[in-house]
Amino acid sequence: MPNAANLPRMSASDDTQARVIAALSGASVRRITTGQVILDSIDWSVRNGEHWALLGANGAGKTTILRLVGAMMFPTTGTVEVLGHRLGTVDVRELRAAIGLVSSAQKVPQDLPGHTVVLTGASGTVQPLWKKYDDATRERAHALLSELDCKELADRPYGVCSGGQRARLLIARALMADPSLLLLDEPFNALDLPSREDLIDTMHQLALNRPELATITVTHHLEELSPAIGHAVLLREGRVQAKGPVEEVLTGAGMTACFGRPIEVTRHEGRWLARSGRR
Ligand SMILES: Nc1ncnc2c1ncn2[C@@H]1O[C@H](COP(=O)(O)OP(=O)(O)OP(=O)(O)O)[C@@H](O)[C@H]1O
Repeated sequence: MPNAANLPRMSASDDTQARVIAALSGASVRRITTGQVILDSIDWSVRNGEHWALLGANGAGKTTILRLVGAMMFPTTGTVEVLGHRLGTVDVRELRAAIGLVSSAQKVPQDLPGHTVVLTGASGTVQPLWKKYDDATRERAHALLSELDCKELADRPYGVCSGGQRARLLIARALMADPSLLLLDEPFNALDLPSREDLIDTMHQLALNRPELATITVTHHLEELSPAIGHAVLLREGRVQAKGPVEEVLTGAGMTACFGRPIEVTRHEGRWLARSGRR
């Protein structure tokens, strides 16, 4: 199974540093051809056990940040460190294998049964590599299907699974590598209300069961944040507008400044509601 411990570590000389899972320092991304600034000098760090929401208007740069943290691209300037390794000094394929990624853009063969989809997380491949999966690995995939509350999907082809079921399979798949960091790009996209609520409950439970796991969730809707989300980043036009504990960041004033129109924010029993008036 892939393991970030196989990679040479560049830092983590004391306990404080060791708790940093991802750190961006002055990280900018520019398009070489047009010079368009996609991300502008981002400073941000994520520690173990923290659950972050990444919010901002369409095109603000959320997915690009996730791609940097997921070691899928490099910053044009500045630095990105993930799991103690600086991008550009390490084999990104090994690093990627130690990061859980859940995105609807992932390619998954439609005919693969749920259990096999989860197994492919152990090899980090699109197609199953059967020789790589021993009995313990197969059993682990079953255990993750149970943890994600979708045991009944073990034999169901991915192509016939609903959006909510696919999200659960992709999260279970991402957890096969036992990552310290789980990245979720709009995991609630296109889910109906009951499926969304059930998945929010599952994410909350996951956070409780795995106190060391750090997560970053890209979303458009405050209503999708589980009570486990304790931190948020607001992005606007490639810049960090605000970041920190949700109580400080997810305010009406903060959201209004981020989205450029009046937004009221309320919170009830750990869940959020945002309402926007006219400009
Ligand atoms: N490969 C690329 N080539 C050209 N432009 C890109 C590329 N990737 C991102 N961009 C541009 O960078 C900006 C940020 O894109 P990104 O996908 O990170 O935003 P986002 O906040 O995730 O948006 P959305 O909410 O619509 O998914 C956009 O203007 C986008 O068009």
